[in-house]
Formats: sequence, C-alpha cells, structure tokens
Amino acid sequence: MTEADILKALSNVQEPDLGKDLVTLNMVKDIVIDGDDVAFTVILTTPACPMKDMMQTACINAVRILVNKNANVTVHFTSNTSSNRKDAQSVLPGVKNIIAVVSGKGGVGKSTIAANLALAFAKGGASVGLMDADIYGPSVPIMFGVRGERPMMKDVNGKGMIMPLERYGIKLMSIGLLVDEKNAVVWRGPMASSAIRQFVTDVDWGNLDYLVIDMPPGTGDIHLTLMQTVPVTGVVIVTTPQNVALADAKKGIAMFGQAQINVPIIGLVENMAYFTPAELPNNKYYLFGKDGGKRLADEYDLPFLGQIPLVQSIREGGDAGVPAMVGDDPISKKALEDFAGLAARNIAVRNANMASTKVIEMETN
Ligand SMILES: Nc1ncnc2c1ncn2[C@@H]1O[C@H](COP(=O)(O)OP(=O)(O)OP(=O)(O)O)[C@@H](O)[C@H]1O
Repeated sequence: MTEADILKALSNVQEPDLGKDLVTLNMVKDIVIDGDDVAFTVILTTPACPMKDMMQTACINAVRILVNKNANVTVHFTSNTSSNRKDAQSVLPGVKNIIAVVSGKGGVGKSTIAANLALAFAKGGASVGLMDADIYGPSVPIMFGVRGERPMMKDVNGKGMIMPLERYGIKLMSIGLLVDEKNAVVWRGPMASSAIRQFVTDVDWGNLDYLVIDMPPGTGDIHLTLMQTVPVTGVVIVTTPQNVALADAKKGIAMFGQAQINVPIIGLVENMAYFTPAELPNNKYYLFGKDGGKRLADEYDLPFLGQIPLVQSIREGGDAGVPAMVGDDPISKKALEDFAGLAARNIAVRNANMASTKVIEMETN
C-alpha cells in the first residue's frame, strides 16, 4: 500500500453534503502506512458533524475494496469549522459563523431553541458563544441561571470590552445582564438600535466556531441593525405548527430573502411540534396541528431542520437554569441534537456553495 493508493481510493468517498470527494476537498491528511495497517485523518467542516460514522465506514470500505482487502484501517477525525467570512473582520474578528435564531411570532420557543442549539454545537466539540440580543425579553439569564451576575470588563487594545460569562461549556452574554430588566422593555427606535449595535461590538467573544444570536421576535429594525453591524452567516427560523405562527414565519422568510438583505436561511425548525408525556414517550399528540413547519419549509424550498416536541421538562429546565441539552430527558435531547446536527451540516453547505454574507447596507429610518 502506498500513500498514492490510499488517496486514490479515498477519492471515491464523497462528502455527503458537499457533493465532492474527500481528496478533492483536501479533507485527508497524515496518512501513515505500516504493512497492512493504515491510519489517516479526515478533516471535517464541523466538529458537530453527524455523518462521521457513515464517512468512517465509507473510507474503510474504499481502502479494503480498492487497495488491500486485508487492510486494518484507522480513521481519525479532526475538524476545521468552515467559515464564509471574507470581510475585514473588523467586527467579531475571531468568530467563524454568526447564526441568528429568529421567529416571526413571539413565544414560539426561539430562545429555548437558540440556547439548546448553542449547547448542542458545543457538545459536538465546537467552541460556541450565545448572544441574547432579545432586548424586549432577554431570557438567557433565567435559562442559564445567571440572573443578577455582572460580567467583567477587560482592556483589549485600549478599549474596554465586556467579557462573556461561561456556563455549560459555552460563552454567553445577555443584554439582560447589562441593563435593568425593567428598563430594557421601554427601548424603541434609535435607542434600541444603538444599544444593540454597541452590545454586538463591545463583547470580546474571542475565537468561536459559532456565535448563536437569540434575536427579538418578529422582523423589525433591530434585525436590520444587527445585519448592518455584523455579517450574519445565516438565520435559523423557529416556528410552531399552527397557522398564526406559520403566517408570521412567512414574514421572516420574506424579510431575509429581500434583495437588499439577502441573508441565507439555514433552515426552519418546528418547535412544540407535538406533545409527548414523559410517562408515555411513544405517544405523540399534535396539539397545534401536524407538520405545519415541515409543510412551510417544503413550500419555500428551505431545509427542514426537525421537529422538537413539547415536553414539560424543556419548560422546567428553562425556568430552572438547566436547558434541555444539559438536562436528563433523552427524548428532547435527541430531537435537539438531531436538529443541531442538521443545522451544522446546512451551515457547512452554505459556506461551501454561497458567496460570503456582507454586512447589509440598506438604509433604515
Ligand atoms: N419544546 C418545548 N416544550 C416545552 N416548553 C417549551 C418548549 N419550547 C419552549 N418552551 C417554553 O415556552 C416558553 C417560551 O419559550 P421561549 O422563551 O424560548 O420563547 P421565545 O420565542 O424566545 O419568546 P419571546 O417571544 O418572548 O422571545 C418558555 O417557558 C419555554 O420554556
């Protein structure tokens, strides 16, 4: 067996999402051959890649079928999270992907989804930050049990920067930790916009694979301000299955798709898709209608990222400062992990196939 044999064999293994082979994509390194033993490393586009097992099997089969049927093949994985940023990186310089979690309608579980998406990415091995930019109802302080904590400041190149808190393996910052809870809700118009701009640029996130931003509900000036301040890699839209929520989700889809904005939609996730009682985990009750989010994704040709059940433990965990991803309910965890895996895959696809997002230059009044 030679290195060339191995590379030739691996050029038959496709990266399942990117539609090209591992060798063309430069994803194979460190090939070591010793008799019938061969080891190499595959560099993934995201540590949260759920396709590892499939790729491992495909690599082993390729070597055994095309090179040496007796080969003992060891596949190591490492990752270099893809990024599509080509801006001067003046804002959030070390952040590879900026993912905004949005919803048309309030109360559909956007914050819950954003928090658990961040935690699931981190569980997959990524370095992750969660920014709660919901100035009208910041919920990260309660969801992570950090209410009342005050972040530290640090001097970075002569500028006072806010240091994020760390919890459950992710960095987090909420506008709710910087202002009095009662004051945040009265911000409107330019005051809200300048607060959000400052909040985004004054936090020192360091190096991150993903920064997940929990946006305010709806589609308003705050969203435009954010997209004018940072190059958002893509948005994840959260909806619930009932028609009133779907109608509002359509407004969100329309907003991000507008020619002047044109921020890619990574996909749509349906929260509270069905109710599952803890004592009867196989029973599903479609309280708000069945598959509404899935149909919407199909209608707009968007990636559908999954259905998250309505379970009591998600609400309880959120209120107790222990989000579902770090709780002990396997059903909600599995649904959230599958969702995050699909989101990570679609982010990698987006980075491979689309032009980089520019900070939008649309005028607001
Ligand atoms: N899948 C779920 N199962 C059970 N409870 C849930 C689920 N998703 C969210 N919740 C609960 O619903 C409530 C609203 O969720 P959340 O705060 O995440 O919504 P939101 O869309 O961010 O709200 P807002 O519009 O205020 O920003 C919370 O109490 C949360 O714990």
